[in-house]
Amino acid sequence: MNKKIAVLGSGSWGTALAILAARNGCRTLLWGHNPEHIALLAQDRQNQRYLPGLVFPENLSVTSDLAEVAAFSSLILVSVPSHAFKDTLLKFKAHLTNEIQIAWATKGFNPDDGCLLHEVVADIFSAQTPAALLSGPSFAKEVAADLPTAITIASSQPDFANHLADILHSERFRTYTNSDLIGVEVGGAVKNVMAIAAGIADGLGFGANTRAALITRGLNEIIRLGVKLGGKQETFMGLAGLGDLILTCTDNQSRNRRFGLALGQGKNTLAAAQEIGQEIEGISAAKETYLLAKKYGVDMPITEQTYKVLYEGLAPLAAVQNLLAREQKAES
Ligand SMILES: NC(=O)C1=CN([C@@H]2O[C@H](COP(=O)(O)OP(=O)(O)OC[C@H]3O[C@@H](n4cnc5c(N)ncnc54)[C@H](OP(=O)(O)O)[C@@H]3O)[C@@H](O)[C@H]2O)C=CC1
Ligand SMILES: O=C(CO)COP(=O)(O)O
Repeated sequence: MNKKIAVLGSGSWGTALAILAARNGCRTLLWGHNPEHIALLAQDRQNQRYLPGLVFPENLSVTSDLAEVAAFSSLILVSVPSHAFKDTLLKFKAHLTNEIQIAWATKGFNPDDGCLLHEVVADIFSAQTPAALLSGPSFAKEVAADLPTAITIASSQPDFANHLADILHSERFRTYTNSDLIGVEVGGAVKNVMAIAAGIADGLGFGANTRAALITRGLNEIIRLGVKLGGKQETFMGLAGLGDLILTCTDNQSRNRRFGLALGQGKNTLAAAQEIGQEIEGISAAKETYLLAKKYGVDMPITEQTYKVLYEGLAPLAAVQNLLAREQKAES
C-alpha cells in the first residue's frame, strides 16, 4: 500500500488511530500542538503520556509543524478535542497549497455556536471538499491493543468514505460506511452527556436498573434531537448511536462516565475533572446540547438535569429526584 495520512491530535485517540493506519501499511504522520511533547514522542517512539507501552511502527513519524503536515499528505484525520477543532483547521488551512480531503474523529459540537463539526469543515474549506467522520464504540487503548472493534465512517461522498475505509479497515478494526453525517455526529456528541449522567447515578449508588433506564431514555433524547437536526432515526440504533452509548455508559474506561462517577460520589466538577486529567467532551456537550434542545423545543430531561449539575450547582441527588418526579406518561 503506497498511501499516506496525517493525523492531527496526539492525545490518546489520535495516537491510536495513527498506530492503526501505520500498522495497515499507510505512511503516517502524527501532529501535535506541543513541540516539547512531540520531541518526547520522537525520542521514545511511543506516547508515554496518553498510550504508554505501545511502540510506534517504523512508518509512523511525528511533527508539531503544520506546514510539514500540509506538504506530507492531501488526506488528514483530525482528532483534536472539539474546543480546538475549528482553530486547528484554520491554522492548518494557512499552510495549504493543494486540494485536501478531511476526516475527523472528534466527538462534540463547535463550542462557540453549537454547530456540528461538518458545518465547521464546510465553512472553512468548501462544501465540495471530501469530508468524513469516524465514530462508534472505540476506546483508544483497545484499538491500539488491536482488540476487535467496529466503527462507522460517515460521509455524503461514498468514494471518500470507501477510500478512508481502505486505509483504516482491518480484521481487527471493522469499518461500516453510512451516509448520515448528522445522525452519526449527534450520536457521538450527545452520548458523552448520557455517560456523565450514568456515572452520576452509579456514583450515587443507584443500581443496574437505573443505569439501563438512563441508557434507554437517553437514547430516546438523542433520537429526538438528532431527527430534529436532520439525522435518520435508524442511525441511532447503530454503532455511532446505541453502540457508543452502551460502551461509554457502562465501562469505566470512559472518561465521561468516570467524571460522572466522581460527581455522584461527592466531588465538585473541578476536582472530578482534575482527577481524570484528560478531555471530557461531555462537559461542553451538556451545555451545547441543552441550548440546542431549548432552541429547537426538544424535550431532553436527562440532558437538562446534567446541565444543571454541571453549570448551576444542582446537587446530583436532586437531579435524579427531579427526573423521578416527572409526571407519568406513555413510553415514546
Ligand atoms: N480516547 C478515546 O478513546 C476516544 C476519543 N475520541 C474523541 O477524540 C477527541 C480527542 O480525545 P482524546 O485524544 O481522547 O483526548 P486526550 O485527552 O487523550 O488528548 C487530548 C489531546 O488534545 C491536545 N490538545 C489540547 N488542546 C489543544 C489545542 N488547543 N490544539 C491542539 N491540540 C490540543 C492535547 O495536548 P496536551 O497534551 O498538550 O494537552 C492532547 O494531545 C475527543 O473529541 C474525543 O471525544 C473518540 C473516540 C475514542
Ligand atoms: O468515545 C469514546 C469511545 O467510543 C471515548 O469515551 P470517553 O471520552 O468517555 O472516554
